[in-house]
Amino acid sequence: MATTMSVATASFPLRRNLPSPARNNRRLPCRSSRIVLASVDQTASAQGIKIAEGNGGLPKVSLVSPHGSEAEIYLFGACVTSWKVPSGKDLLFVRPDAVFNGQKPISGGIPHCFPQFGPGPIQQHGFARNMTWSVTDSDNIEGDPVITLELKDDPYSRSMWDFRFQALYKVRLNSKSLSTVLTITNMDTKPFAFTTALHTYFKGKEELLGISKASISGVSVKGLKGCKTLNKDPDPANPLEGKEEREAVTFPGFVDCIYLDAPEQIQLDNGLGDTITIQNRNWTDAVLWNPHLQMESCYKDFVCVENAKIGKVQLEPQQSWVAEQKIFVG
Ligand SMILES: O=P(O)(O)OC[C@H]1O[C@H](O)[C@H](O)[C@@H](O)[C@@H]1O
Repeated sequence: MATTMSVATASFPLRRNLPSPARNNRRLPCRSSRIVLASVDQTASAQGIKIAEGNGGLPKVSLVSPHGSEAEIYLFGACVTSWKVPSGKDLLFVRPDAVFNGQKPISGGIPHCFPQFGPGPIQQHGFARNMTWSVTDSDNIEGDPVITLELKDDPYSRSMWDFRFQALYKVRLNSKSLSTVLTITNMDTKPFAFTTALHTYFKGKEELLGISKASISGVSVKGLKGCKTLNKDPDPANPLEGKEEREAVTFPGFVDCIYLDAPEQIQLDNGLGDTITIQNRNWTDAVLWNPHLQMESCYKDFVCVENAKIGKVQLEPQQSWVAEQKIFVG
């Protein structure tokens, strides 16, 4: 069993002594976010796409498909915080302790882990979830709103990982699915290596008229049987090797496990009557995480099913790595 850690103590290095949009947001929340909004408004002018101030005054992109599905993405961390299917049900989960202050990663939705899936030499899960991305393009393809966000190195990232890179994150909302394409390009003159993940938090409980339905006890993940596993419990830095023997993985206690060479499609039964298919191309690995009593106030309400790249990706100068994820119901 893993050791107990309170939610509030999970910490991330602040951006001390370094100029950054997030630090500016903290000083001048309203003015700073208005400047960002004005500069991104034109880029995000495609049908079904809006930029507005979200929680904490942070800029947020809203995608609305003509068939009634909706998604929200914060530029801070390029974090998708909401994905509502046409019935209005949000299938993602944002933790109650999540903060929107541009200082700490948003705990919930789909945070990025880049250039490290932790633990490792730099901050846990890397800095991409802790920086403000910009909008580079917006489009409408067959009625689907599509937005592309970009992250480049800056003095903050280079203080931890001294490489020039570009990350492009394309998010497309369809009536039935949410698709993302992540492209990492080496913009440096020397090779670099990274690990990465999309740390997706799926809701495992629904509040309806103040009444909670189901919980983590009804959640299961299928499709991982036969995979080689690296169990991060009890020591994330020294995972234990094993093999998954179960058809359906459930969450009766603490779970923190890597699945190597996972299939391109796995299914999550969220215990609320939805089967969510999680498809990927080139992510290769998967991670399941539920903190159990480490997060006593909310562990029953979510599970993380993550597409990941655990073995290091090596990129020569100008080379790119591309991985796609598509999540859909049914
Ligand atoms: O608290 P965070 O830094 O967001 O990480 C939360 C969790 O992410 C992943 O699922 C890892 O496998 C876990 O070891 C880690 O505890």
